[in-house]
Parts: sequence; C-alpha cells; structure tokens
Amino acid sequence: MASLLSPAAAPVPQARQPLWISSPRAVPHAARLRSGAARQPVRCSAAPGGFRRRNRCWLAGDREVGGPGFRGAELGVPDGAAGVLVGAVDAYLLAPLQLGLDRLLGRRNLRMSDFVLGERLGEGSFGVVYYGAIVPKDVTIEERVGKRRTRLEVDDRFKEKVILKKIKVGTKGAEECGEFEEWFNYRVSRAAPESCAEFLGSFIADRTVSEFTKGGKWLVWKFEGNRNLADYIRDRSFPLNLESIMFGRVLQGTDAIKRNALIIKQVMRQIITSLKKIHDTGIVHRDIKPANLVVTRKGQIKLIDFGAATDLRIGKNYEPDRGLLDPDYCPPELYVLPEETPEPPAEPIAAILSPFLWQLNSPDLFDMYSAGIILMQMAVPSLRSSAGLKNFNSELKTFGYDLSRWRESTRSRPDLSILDLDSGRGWDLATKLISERGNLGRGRLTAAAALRHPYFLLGGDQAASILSRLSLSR
Ligand SMILES: Nc1ncnc2c1ncn2[C@@H]1O[C@H](COP(=O)(O)OP(=O)(O)OP(=O)(O)O)[C@@H](O)[C@H]1O
Repeated sequence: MASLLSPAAAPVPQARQPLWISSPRAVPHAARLRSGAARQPVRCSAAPGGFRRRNRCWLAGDREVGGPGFRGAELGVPDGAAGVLVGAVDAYLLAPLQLGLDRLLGRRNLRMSDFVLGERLGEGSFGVVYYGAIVPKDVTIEERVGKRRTRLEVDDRFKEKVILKKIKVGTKGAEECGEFEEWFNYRVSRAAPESCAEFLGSFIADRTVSEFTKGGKWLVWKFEGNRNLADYIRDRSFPLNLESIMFGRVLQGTDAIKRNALIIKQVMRQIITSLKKIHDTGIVHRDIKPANLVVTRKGQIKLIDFGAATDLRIGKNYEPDRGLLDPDYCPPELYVLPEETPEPPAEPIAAILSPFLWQLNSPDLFDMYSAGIILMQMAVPSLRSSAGLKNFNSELKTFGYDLSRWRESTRSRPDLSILDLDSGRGWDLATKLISERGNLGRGRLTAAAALRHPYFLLGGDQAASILSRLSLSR
C-alpha cells in the first residue's frame, strides 16, 4: 500500500492490461504531443518497450498561482475525494441494482428493429454516429431497419429521435472501447443524469442489412439537440446565437459586451457544474471540448462521448497510453495520473484506496485545463477558429503554459475585453484553469473551487436565466 500511495517510490510498471496508470512506453507519445507534432486527436499506441524515463511533467511549474480576489488555499483542493468513496457504493451496490431493475422493466432489451436510421453525423476512431428514431409500434416491420431515412426530421411518424453509434467491426480496440463507453454511460446516468445525454442502452445487430452488420454492437442515446457547442462557436454570431435559447429576450437592452459575457458565463457555469458532478464520483472525462458538449433546445449543455473517460475508483479504462487525447484541449501533463503510479489492485481494494490516490494526484484537474481552453476560446474571438486555437496552443507552450506570460508577449493582439470585465474576474479564472500542475500536482482549480471563484459569484447569468424562465412560464 505504501508504494501505491507514494508515486515517487513506486516501481516502474510493466505494460499489462488493464493499467491504472500510464505505461512508461507512452512517454515518447507524450513527448510527441507536447512538441506539437500531433495535430489531430491521437489515439496513442505503445511505442517500442524499454523507455524508462520518468515523465516529470506533472510535477513541473511549481508557481504561485494565487491572484486578486481569490484564496490561494483553494487551488487544487481535492473536493472530489469524499465523493469518490460514495462512487464505490455506486459500483458495487447501485449498478447491480440498476441492472436488475432495468431487466425487470425491459429497459435494456433494445433490438435492431426498434430503430430507423437517418443521416450519418460523424465518424470517430471506433464508431460511426447516426441520427435515428424509435419506430412506433404501429409502423409495419418493412419500414423499419434496412430502410435508411434521410428525412427523419420532417417525418412526423417518428417523434422520438435518437443518436445511434455503430461500434466498428474489425477495428482493433473498437469493441473494447464500445464496452467502456457503455459502462460509463450507465455509470453517469446514475451519477449525473442531468449533465449527460440520456443513454437508452445498446443492442447487437441480428442481421446484416444496410449499415448493420450481424453481431455488431450499437449504442443508443436520446437525441438531445441539433448542434454542439463547437457548431455554435464556429458561427460568426457567437455567442449571441445562444442568447435566445439560454435567456429568451431578457438580456436585450444590456450593452453588447456584457450580453456576450453573460452568455459565456452561463455556458461555463453549466460545463463546470457538470464536471463537478462527474468528478465527485471519481470519473474524469478526458475529452472535454466543444464538440463533446451538446446544446439542448432548452439551453442545457450536456456532456457526450465518454469513450476516453476513466473511473479512478476501480481503474476502469485507465490505459493512458491508449487514451484519446485532443492536442487542442488536453493539458500539458497529458495523462490523468503520473506515470509512476502502479497498476490497480483488485477492484474493491482499488475502490477503498482511490480517495487517497485522488487526494494525492487530483486527476480531475485534467478536465479543468480543457474547461479553461474552452473559456478562452469562447471569450477571445481570434481563438474561435481552429487555426487561431492551434496558434494559441503553440504560443502557450512556448510560454510554459503561463497565461499571464502569454498575454504580455503574444504577437496576436487578442481582444480580451470580455475576460477583463468586472475587474478581470474572467481572466483570473482562466489563469487558474490553464497552467501547469503545481506543488504535489495541484495548481489548478477543481470544479468545486472554480464554482466558488468570484467570476461565478456575480451571478448575473443566473439571474437572467431565472428571469427568462419566469417570463416564459407566464
Ligand atoms: N445525444 C446526442 N444528441 C444530439 N447530438 C449528439 C448526441 N450524441 C452525439 N451527438 C452528435 O454527434 C457527434 C458525434 O458524437 P460522438 O462525439 O459521440 O462520436 P465520435 O466522436 O464521432 O465517435 P468516437 O467516440 O469514436 O470519438 C457529436 O459531436 C454531436 O454533434
């Protein structure tokens, strides 16, 4: 146990499956990503073995990150630790209970013939995502599977819209990734149902027809909204294109920059609130980015794509050398836990020890860095394009992930006026999310501490949101 809790003293692990920690073989990939060589989301595969250099990245940058209006002691305080223990109750008690109940109510008995496919929305490394619908009971079987309906949106027989993800057949690692994604979706549907897209379950295709391959696995979610945050950010009218769904007409009359700032604050509040909920139960998403945040018709922001997530209570999916890392949003340390942490013991023991590991390493700060990048991207117009963001990231790396140094020295003349409002509270928050890990791997705000930051304390966005709901209910 001593070696488990003391990363420095821990032996370098051999690559075995599953790993609770990253394998030393992953370091060349870490170096490659840090050097900016990887420009696309990368699934790191193992490099030739024997590479034993310690990745000290998580210990680097022991700077004082405190700033005006904020208590330094709150930086990196591991609020999630108690919740991680509660998470163990979920895994060993609630999960089997849910399984039993779902089976009793027939909720997990999805079949291929329950759905009709619409257009293809995207393709990741391991899955292809389609728009689809639940086939009502009164629709004849011939009209169901095999018929691809590209105009589902306008066909009013299909009211219950869904998202279907086909797990690729024959792609190495795809099946395993699909299993993890399913596991995490059940898990978050218990831990933080309102923060994530509603998961309906999975089915195995029972024949080969159209997009279906016999034996292939499909995951199904409720369709939560037409656009994700990346779609909104790409639009020239951002953030005003979110104003009506978030606040109705309430903000009209307020000056333009304040309107923009309130919308961005509301988006950030929702993202960080959802992160707090999943972190409280031991889950780190590891792929927080605008494309993985769906905006619902009611202006709620829901997390999707738990394919790269990890649950530190039991080491679930903790194989960082194969982790999906988007270089535009992932933090400099790249991996959730330092590489010296040994592999997990048996599940129940890991669950008991995980609060200590959480205390030591604050792995949740991985997601908080990504949240900081999203804040910068939303608030600074020149960072909304993919080229602008890449340039920002490469400058940031040059300045040692120190946002203040970036501000002093960047040649890009960014417009930081939204962040500078209210005595620079937004800017102060950004500097406390985007940084290297400090002493003992801390040095960034946890989700709970971020929500207590003065940026969120002036709750103009909340007041506007309440007013908007009141005026709608009249
Ligand atoms: N529940 C949902 N409601 C509405 N839209 C969704 C939902 N789930 C996914 N989408 C849309 O589909 C897109 C792709 O989804 P997702 O990110 O899960 O798959 P992917 O990244 O292509 O696959 P992979 O898991 O292999 O990375 C999202 O960016 C989003 O726009």
